[in-house]
Amino acid sequence: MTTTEPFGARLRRAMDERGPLCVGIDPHAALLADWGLGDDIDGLERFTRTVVEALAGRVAVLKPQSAFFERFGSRGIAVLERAVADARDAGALVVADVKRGDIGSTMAAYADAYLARGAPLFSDAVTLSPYLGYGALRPALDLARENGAGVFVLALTSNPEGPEVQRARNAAGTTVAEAVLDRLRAENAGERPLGPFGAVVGATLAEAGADLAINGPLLAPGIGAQGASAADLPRVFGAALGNVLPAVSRGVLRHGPDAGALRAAAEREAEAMARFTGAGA
Ligand SMILES: O=C(O)c1cc(=O)[nH]c(=O)n1[C@@H]1O[C@H](COP(=O)(O)O)[C@@H](O)[C@H]1O
Repeated sequence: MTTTEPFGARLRRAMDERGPLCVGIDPHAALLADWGLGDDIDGLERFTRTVVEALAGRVAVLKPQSAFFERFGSRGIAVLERAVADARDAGALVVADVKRGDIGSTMAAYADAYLARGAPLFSDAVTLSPYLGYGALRPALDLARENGAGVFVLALTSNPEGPEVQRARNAAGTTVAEAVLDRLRAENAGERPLGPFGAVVGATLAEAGADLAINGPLLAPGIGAQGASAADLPRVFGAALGNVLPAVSRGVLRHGPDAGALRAAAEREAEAMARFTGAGA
């Protein structure tokens, strides 16, 4: 095994071995307070280190949410850099939740920041926003493939405001979300066991209403604090269930700061997800 093994293969194995679960690292000010930490750089550092030390050796994927680190400026970014490196060293795959999307020439610089080997924030995958046009993401898609990394492109997000954009139809009657999923399917064609180009599809949806068979991973946030649960996954994902990577942030993090309690919460979530998706341990 080398680290240049494609992301889809690495993710498939991680989900099979560790269970299909992504835990988000979202150091909300309210969580820092609940953990008895200050809403400052020291609190951020201790919170993040606790989560990484408790979970990086156990869960398939950790997903630090960049916004909570950016709040603290350059010192917050330094904490994020350390978390990404430590989590990867401990065997977790890291999805940098940065939701980037810009004109192609600027996109190339964002790609360099997260998907170029040797970059301080190099991650196994990033979240991307396709609303400047899917094609504008090309530099990130190409660099990800070149470096054995992946991307998750927003398709049907978990928030109630998403449909206004994502369910809008073009002249041919195709929704924006369907168009994104079609492009991802084409991108992943022929990849085994799973392509590196994933979609974000919220577990909170009443129904997908789109073909989720993209031969790539489906990141499913919205479980826990946003009201969805593992039991919603079959309804939303249907035949694509086996490729779902459920994501939980506050639903696990609220069990801290005790490392054992964090681990137990992540284990319970992973077992529930495996039961409903049929994937992994
Ligand atoms: O890309 C994401 O991860 C994401 C997409 C989406 O549609 N909805 C969504 O909640 N997220 C992220 O997933 C996390 C959800 O956190 P919890 O609601 O605490 O589990 C946050 O970091 C969100 O930014």
